[in-house]
Amino acid sequence: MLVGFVLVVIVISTLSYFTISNIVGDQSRQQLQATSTVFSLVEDKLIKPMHIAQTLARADVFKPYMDAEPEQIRTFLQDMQSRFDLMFFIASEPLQMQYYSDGDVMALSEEETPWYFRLKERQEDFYAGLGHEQDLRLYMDIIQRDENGELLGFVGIGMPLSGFVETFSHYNQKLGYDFVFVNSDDEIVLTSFADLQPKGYERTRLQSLPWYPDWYKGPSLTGNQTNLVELKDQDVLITEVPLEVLKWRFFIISPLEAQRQAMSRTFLVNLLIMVTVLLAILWLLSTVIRRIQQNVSRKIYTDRLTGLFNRLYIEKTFEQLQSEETPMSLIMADIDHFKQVNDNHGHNVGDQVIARIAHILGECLRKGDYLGRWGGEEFIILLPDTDLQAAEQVAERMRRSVAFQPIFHGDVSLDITMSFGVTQADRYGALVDLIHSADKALYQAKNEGRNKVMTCVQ
Ligand SMILES: Nc1nc2c(ncn2[C@@H]2O[C@H](COP(=O)(O)OP(=O)(O)OP(=O)(O)O)[C@@H](O)[C@H]2O)c(=O)[nH]1
Repeated sequence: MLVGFVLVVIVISTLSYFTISNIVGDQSRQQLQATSTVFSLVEDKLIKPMHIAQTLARADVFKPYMDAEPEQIRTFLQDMQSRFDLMFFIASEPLQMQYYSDGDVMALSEEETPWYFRLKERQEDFYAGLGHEQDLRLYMDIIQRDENGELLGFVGIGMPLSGFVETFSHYNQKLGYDFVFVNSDDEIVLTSFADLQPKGYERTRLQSLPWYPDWYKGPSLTGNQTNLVELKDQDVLITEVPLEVLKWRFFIISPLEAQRQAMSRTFLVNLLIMVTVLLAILWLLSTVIRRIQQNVSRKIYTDRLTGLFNRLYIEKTFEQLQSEETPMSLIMADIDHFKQVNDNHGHNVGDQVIARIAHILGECLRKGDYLGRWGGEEFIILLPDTDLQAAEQVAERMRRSVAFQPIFHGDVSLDITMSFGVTQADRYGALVDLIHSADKALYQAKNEGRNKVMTCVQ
């Protein structure tokens, strides 16, 4: 029992450990899935094009065209576009013109190209920012200078934002997450929220978002923090991830309800496994215990020589039948002149005869009768629901069976007979009294020449 208890405790502890690990693992997996999805998107759609543009610019591929003939510039840019599948541009200081690989051309002016004059004043060599067209583009601008450090203009690429919006809504449907990207000026440049999309010159600032004051808990050392806030009556977890190469940051917004549902799903699956394993263990334990009990009681209650019930079992059964108030009769049976069998053929043959008799007697009984070995060559039979007359008939049947079935020892036939004493149980009588009556009848049978059935009423 103690072993079973210890086993159940070990199983519960182990499965609880795995359940918790699974839940934590699931949560981390979801978080990682969202982050890695964003990273691969950023890598594919932003970093790769940025590296292409930077590498080309650093290799001075654009420089010969900074003050070339317009036709040459156009041909060069078209060639670049078809090679890299990106839209390139050159904004030339000497020509005061901007050329696009899709064929657009415009003069540089404070009204038409304000970004150019703004970036000229800045110190950075590289800048990633949004344009202001109807169809918004993300531009990566790389400064170009001659060998004396004089400004030649800007070159770079422009990528339409429509692709990002589609990808974001796809991820949002698939994972339930929202994304917000902000540039170094804390302006929202890319997002899955339709109402926060930048339009023309309009930009939403991170600090103006309703959740920001609750979310911001001060500067973090890693530039990476996750806090719980309420957004549109929902608890959401917002994680900030820095995007160093672009000097941007992005925020992953995950509704807690979705996570809770995922967690309860994991919990329920684990609980089901736990209950199933526990039930299996309990079933196994109870089967083992039952088998052990059966084994033990078989040993305690069985006579080894004959396989019949022993005295202990008969006593127990008698008490049980009596407590159920079942009327019954009792037969005592004894092999006649058994001493001679032993003397003439040896003790082993005597044993074989006892075993054989047990079998013959058993064949004369109903299923609900109890046949036991009382000791030596003496047998006892409890017959529930049987009156004296019927019991006498059973005894007679047994007597005949024994007398008429020869028992062989080698070629020698042993003529075995038995004497029977039959009595009927008084409802409240003790077993000793009943046996005493049966013994009296048996004694009489022996006295009257053996191989007889005698009855005795208590
Ligand atoms: N082989 C064998 N002999 C046993 C066993 N138990 C008792 N006996 C023998 O059975 C014999 C019984 O002898 P008695 O009590 O004198 O009775 P009997 O010879 O059967 O004569 P009656 O009962 O008067 O007909 C004894 O010799 C016991 O030793 C046993 O388990 N195996």
